[in-house]
Amino acid sequence: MKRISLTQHLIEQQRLHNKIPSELRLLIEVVGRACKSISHAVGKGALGEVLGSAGSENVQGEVQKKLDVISNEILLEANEWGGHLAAMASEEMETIHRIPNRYPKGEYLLMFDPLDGSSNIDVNVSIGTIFSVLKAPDGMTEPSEKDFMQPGTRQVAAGYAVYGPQTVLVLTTGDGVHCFTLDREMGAWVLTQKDIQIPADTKEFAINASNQRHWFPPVKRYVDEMLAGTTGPRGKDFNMRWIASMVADVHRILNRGGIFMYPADAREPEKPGKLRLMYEANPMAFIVEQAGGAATDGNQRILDIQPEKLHQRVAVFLGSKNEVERVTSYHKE
Ligand SMILES: O=P(O)(O)OC[C@H]1O[C@](O)(COP(=O)(O)O)[C@@H](O)[C@@H]1O
Ligand SMILES: [Mg+2]
Ligand SMILES: [Mg+2]
Repeated sequence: MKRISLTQHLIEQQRLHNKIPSELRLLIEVVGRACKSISHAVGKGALGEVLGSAGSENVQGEVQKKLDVISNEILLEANEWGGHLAAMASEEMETIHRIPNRYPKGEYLLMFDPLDGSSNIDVNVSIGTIFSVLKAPDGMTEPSEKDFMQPGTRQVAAGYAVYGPQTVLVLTTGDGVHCFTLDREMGAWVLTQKDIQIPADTKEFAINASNQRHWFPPVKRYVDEMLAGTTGPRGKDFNMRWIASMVADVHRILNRGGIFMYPADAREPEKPGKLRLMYEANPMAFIVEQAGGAATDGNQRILDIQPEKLHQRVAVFLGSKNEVERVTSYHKE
């Protein structure tokens, strides 16, 4: 098999479709390099003293793990020097990080969840990094949070890395979804899947069922119908998976279909779910739609949501198209 690297793939896309400006290509390569460094740190585990709590909290009051902080720093440092960026925003930082002395002038805004699946770090279960790229608005001088308030439809690139049995990087620039596997000996991202497509139908769902008693009626009905199996209204048996790392759950869905749900619930009705729009929902929705799937918050397409704040949370239903449409329709009844 001819080996195609991430750089070769991006140059080819640029040549064929004239879609990826070289500045965006360089930015993606820098993020890819940062993910290699994070993968390396993750792989050291206890030997690298990277496990456990950092003894601090992030802006959302969540306890930060050492790897949350390390991954954030790796991404910040790599992109300060390497990308064509004006500013970055991270799940782990209260406000945006402007690039000092931008030269050449930064044209892009980068958002990331540096380490997704934090509760799995210390137990050696797959974790990852999620990122999203927007164009800086025309005429922007000094970047501010307001410049990030663009709906997901405006993303020019999105991707995630999974640090699992293999380290993979999944990427879209709006021209399909492609997967690269890290060749650990060579330190290279090698194209291993092109144009990934999510099957429209599935018999597998992912939800944290421990929250069941708090679910709102549409989610309860949808899950109950699946649990009823062959003798219920769906007339077939469903299987359930919940890894508690969104990256790993989404990666499974890209590969064999399924629906992933993190709904809002009755505990804090004004809090729309757990996941973050800018760092988790938008990039994953872009990837899933590019792979032929769908992503909604139960009421509308995630990519159409007009963000109002950087750390905004949102309910998420994504994956196989027919299932996402079904649970969304239950919210409308
Ligand atoms: O703890 P729960 O309810 O299972 O939630 C798991 C979800 O939380 C997350 O871990 C949130 O991400 P972070 O680890 O980046 O905070 C998702 O990856 C995952 O789907
Ligand atoms: Mg996360
Ligand atoms: Mg995180």
